[in-house]
Parts: sequence; C-alpha cells; structure tokens
Amino acid sequence: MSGDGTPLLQVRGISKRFGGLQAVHDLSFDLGQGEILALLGPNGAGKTTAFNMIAGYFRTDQGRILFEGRDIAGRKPWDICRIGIARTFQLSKPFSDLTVAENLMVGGFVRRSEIDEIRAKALEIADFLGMGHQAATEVQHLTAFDRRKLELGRALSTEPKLLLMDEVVAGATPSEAQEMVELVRRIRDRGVTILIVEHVMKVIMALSERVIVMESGRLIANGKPKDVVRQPEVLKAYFGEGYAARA
Ligand SMILES: Nc1ncnc2c1ncn2[C@@H]1O[C@H](COP(=O)(O)OP(=O)(O)OP(=O)(O)O)[C@@H](O)[C@H]1O
Repeated sequence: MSGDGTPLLQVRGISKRFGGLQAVHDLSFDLGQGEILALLGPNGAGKTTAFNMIAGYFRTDQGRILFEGRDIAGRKPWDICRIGIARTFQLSKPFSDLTVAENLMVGGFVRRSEIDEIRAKALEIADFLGMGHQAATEVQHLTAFDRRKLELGRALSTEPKLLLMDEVVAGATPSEAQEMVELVRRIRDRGVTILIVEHVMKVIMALSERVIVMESGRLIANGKPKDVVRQPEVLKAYFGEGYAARA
C-alpha cells in the first residue's frame, strides 16, 4: 500500500478479446507497495495478455488500471515506463553487439540526461546483478542465464516502481534458479514492487506471499500459495476434472 493506503496497482475489470477469443475476461486484483505477487495459470490462460495491458502494449477493451491511484489504461508503453512500470520479456532481445554496460545505459535515458550519471547508474546495476566484471563484455558472448539477468537489469535501468517479470527462470539450472530467486528478493528490497508470471512452483513458493491464478481469461483464485494450490478449481485448471475430484 502507498502512504494513504491505496494499493500501488489496482486492476479493475479488464478484458481483452482477439477475434472470437476472450483472452482476458473481467480481471480484477490489487497489488500492494512492496509485494511480490505471482500470476499463475496454465498455458493460454491470459497471463501475458494481462501483462501486456498493464504495460500498455495492448489496449484494454474494458476496465480500468490504476497505478498510484491514476488511470493508466490506454497509455502507450513508453509513457507507462516513464511513470514507473517496467517489464521483462520471455524472449529477451538485448542489443547483441553492444556491451553489458551499454545495454544497461539505454533505459537510463528515461530518467536522466547526463551521460556520466547514466553510465554510473548502469555500472551500479551491473554490480547489483553480479555482472560488474562483465560490464565491457559484448552481449553476444554472454551465457543464456547472464542474458536473463541482463534482461532484468535493462528493466531496472528505467528505475521502475513496479516490475512485471515474465518467466525469468525458464530453462535455468537449479542453482541459477536459486540465484534468480535471491536477485528478485534483492530487487524487492530496493523498494520495487513485483508482479511475476512463473511456472516453476519452487520459485513461486520461495518468492511470493500471495498468488493469483487465471484460467481461460478469468481469475479463479487469490491467496497464499500453499492454500491456493489445494483449491479444487486450481487443481482442475492444471490437471483436469478427474484429478480435482480425487484430490
Ligand atoms: N496478439 C494475439 N492475437 C490473437 N490471439 C492472441 C494474441 N495474444 C494472445 N492470444 C491468445 O490469447 C490467449 C491467451 O494468451 P496468453 O499468451 O495471454 O496466455 P498465457 O497465460 O500467457 O500463456 P503462456 O503460459 O503459454 O504464455 C491464447 O489463446 C492466445 O493464443
């Protein structure tokens, strides 16, 4: 919650249709200041579409999205980035022939105009990611996992209040996943609120105090991870009717 008790993000009845497909239907949830909230759901549930509406990549057909109490639905991605919402992508697309530091400088122009300040901030973020020694390395020489961390760093370089993270541990080894969990916690400790789409249950359990679950575009559960994973609607969404009946 912000100082006056208003949640940082209030999603109110947003919907999105693609032709005959209702990808998101009347989705509402709140996200409090400093929270790490996981957004779960089977493939095609509408998670990325919801992200894209919050980040301004898709226009909502209906509903309101309030950030710090202000309606942001319909704003363009760069405008939404400027007011403090950044996102990572499932498929990161860094500038491969630029260095790590140069990639981390690009987002800095959102907040600052002094090049020395932007460079210093980029180097601070590289250190934060544990990539300080790679600041001068061209991105094309990085491992897949270091590219993932850089993707997070590129979002952080815009100095967001809210970070939308899309499957940041996909394809990671267990020790890399653990490193990512630590990194996400440290990002939150910097004061950044986090909404994370993730499939790896161990990561969700380690990170989030609260999860919301979508299925077929609708919100079907909202609560503590350990409670939500036992709910029949959630089991049915993931494993089918028969499994839920037996559980
Ligand atoms: N630009 C688009 N045009 C048409 N249909 C789309 C578009 N984007 C998503 N969809 C459809 O909307 C539905 C929800 O997709 P979305 O990517 O939001 O689901 P998701 O929960 O993120 O799935 P995943 O876990 O597989 O990434 C899917 O049926 C998808 O095919």
